[in-house]
Amino acid sequence: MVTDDLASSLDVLELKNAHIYLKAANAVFTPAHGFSAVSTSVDFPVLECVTSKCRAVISLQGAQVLSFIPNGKQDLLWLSPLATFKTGDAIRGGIPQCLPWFGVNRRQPELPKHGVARTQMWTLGDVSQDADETLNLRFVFSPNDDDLEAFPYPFTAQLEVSMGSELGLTLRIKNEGGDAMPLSFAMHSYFAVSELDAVRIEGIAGREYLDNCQGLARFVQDQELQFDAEIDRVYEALGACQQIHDGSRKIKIDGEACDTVVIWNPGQTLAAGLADVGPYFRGYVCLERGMAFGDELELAAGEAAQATMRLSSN
Ligand SMILES: O=P(O)(O)OC[C@H]1O[C@H](O)[C@H](O)[C@@H](O)[C@@H]1O
Repeated sequence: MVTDDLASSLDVLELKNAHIYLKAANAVFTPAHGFSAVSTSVDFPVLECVTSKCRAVISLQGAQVLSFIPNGKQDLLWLSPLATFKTGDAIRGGIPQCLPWFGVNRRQPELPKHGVARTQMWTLGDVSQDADETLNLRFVFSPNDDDLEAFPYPFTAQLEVSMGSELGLTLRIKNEGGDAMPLSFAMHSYFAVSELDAVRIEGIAGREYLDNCQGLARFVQDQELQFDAEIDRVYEALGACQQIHDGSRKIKIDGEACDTVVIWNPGQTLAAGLADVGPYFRGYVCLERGMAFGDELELAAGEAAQATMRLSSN
């Protein structure tokens, strides 16, 4: 059904210098960037968007951007060569949308990690193009009955993906129920890097963080962050702009109303136990933007939260 909706929306598109290809469920799919030799079968539809400025791949499951390649540049995003594309399983890489809670749900730890939206189908609600040929796709999600049984707060989520020479993501979550709703979320970007050992993150120096490898104990980032073991750090109320320096390449992460920054790489030992990462952990750094931990929100009945994140590279 999602495929039918999508196909009918795509029929009426009048795009200038842009194409959206729909790869139907079960089609063979070749992820972008360095792993072009890996082709894999996907259980759900995937969109490939080719514009005058970029190429992007987006999965309908999770509204997950899997690849974003601005013209003349490398893919900003990492997608694991061991990723699986099975209905209901998290896809390792790209930008998972973690909501309506991030990480372990602190009130009900037995609930699925990172919320219910990253492993379910979203619907393509709208397609538009700006005068400068930036392509905008809007995806929508609402929880099913099982989700509402576990988390009894009706809500809707919308994600607008703007593809120009930079990638913009605007996430809007609205409390559709009558009770106040607890909300935490993150846009969980996996960035492709070439030399993990030499990666430097600009924009966190001197800031406090919670170390998720040490029971969320609080420390100050007084030294350069080294990716020489598992790193899992939460910087609350940081906001602003971060830059990932990977050799001469700089990836810039900017945003509004997504003030929590989480930096994660599993390191060799943890990665060895992650079936969809294994030896490839050196290929990425996660720098996630959202509202979580001390930045968690409470939405009043009918209230919405909106956050924007922009990604670009030199
Ligand atoms: O393996 P996943 O459920 O996708 O989670 C991957 C990672 O996400 C975030 O970065 C968390 O801070 C980490 O603690 C977690 O390991």
